[in-house]
Amino acid sequence: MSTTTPTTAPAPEVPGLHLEGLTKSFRRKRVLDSLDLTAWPGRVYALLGPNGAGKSTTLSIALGLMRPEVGSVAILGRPFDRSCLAHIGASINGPSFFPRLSAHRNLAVHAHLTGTDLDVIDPLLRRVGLGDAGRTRAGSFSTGMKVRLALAMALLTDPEVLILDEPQNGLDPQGVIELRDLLRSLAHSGRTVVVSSHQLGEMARMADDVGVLNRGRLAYEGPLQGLADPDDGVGLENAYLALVTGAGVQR
Ligand SMILES: Nc1ncnc2c1ncn2[C@@H]1O[C@H](COP(=O)(O)OP(=O)(O)OP(=O)(O)O)[C@@H](O)[C@H]1O
Repeated sequence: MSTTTPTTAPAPEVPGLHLEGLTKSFRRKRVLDSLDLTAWPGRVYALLGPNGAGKSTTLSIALGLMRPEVGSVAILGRPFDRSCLAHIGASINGPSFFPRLSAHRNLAVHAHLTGTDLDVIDPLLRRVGLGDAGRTRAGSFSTGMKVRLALAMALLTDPEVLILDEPQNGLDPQGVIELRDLLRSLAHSGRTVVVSSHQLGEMARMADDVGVLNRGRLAYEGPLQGLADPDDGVGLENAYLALVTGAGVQR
């Protein structure tokens, strides 16, 4: 994965993603409880939380894949509707593609569906580190290569808002570093990048803002520095544990 030369974006006036008052239950079990979340252009937002806290549910609602009982979603200041999808790139619930088609053909199918120029595919494959594997059947890819293809799918339309559910899963250390550089570069060029993850050390390196989901709401939302010293290797770990165990954060 490679980065492009970043341009400095103007200060944002509207959030890339704004969730307000989301409530969602499954079989009478309340998963989200009046959840508010705000992610800004030009920043990487890390959505953290224990297993089953509702991170994937939150991101699915943000993408219009699931409806909340109550609450609203706005993309770049506009109430969510189909037209918002043109501005969003996403990878959620793991990589999904046609296994018999090459990586290039998979992206070409997606390009036809979204009206995207086919010329972007080869540079994009190089950008995600699949420059030499574009003509290989996606079904034969390693786990990390599938993750890279899923990322390419998410980036195909050059979206302003990027929503990725646990994108580091399956990547080797080099892949994790390249992903970090790529997402930081996208944020630096003005995109809103929202990432859910359990990898606290990596999020401490990558994120500008952090949301810690616990008991259906954000126990913390704000700049990483407001929660932990980014230079303290275990700072985010300690703060996270204090929040999700209810002990509170002492700084
Ligand atoms: N379609 C569904 N039907 C029933 N229950 C669901 C459904 N989707 C999610 N849940 C439940 O909602 C809760 C939150 O799930 P979700 O996958 O959003 O959590 P998560 O924070 O992403 O978890 P993890 O970190 O383990 O991926 C869990 O108890 C899960 O079992």
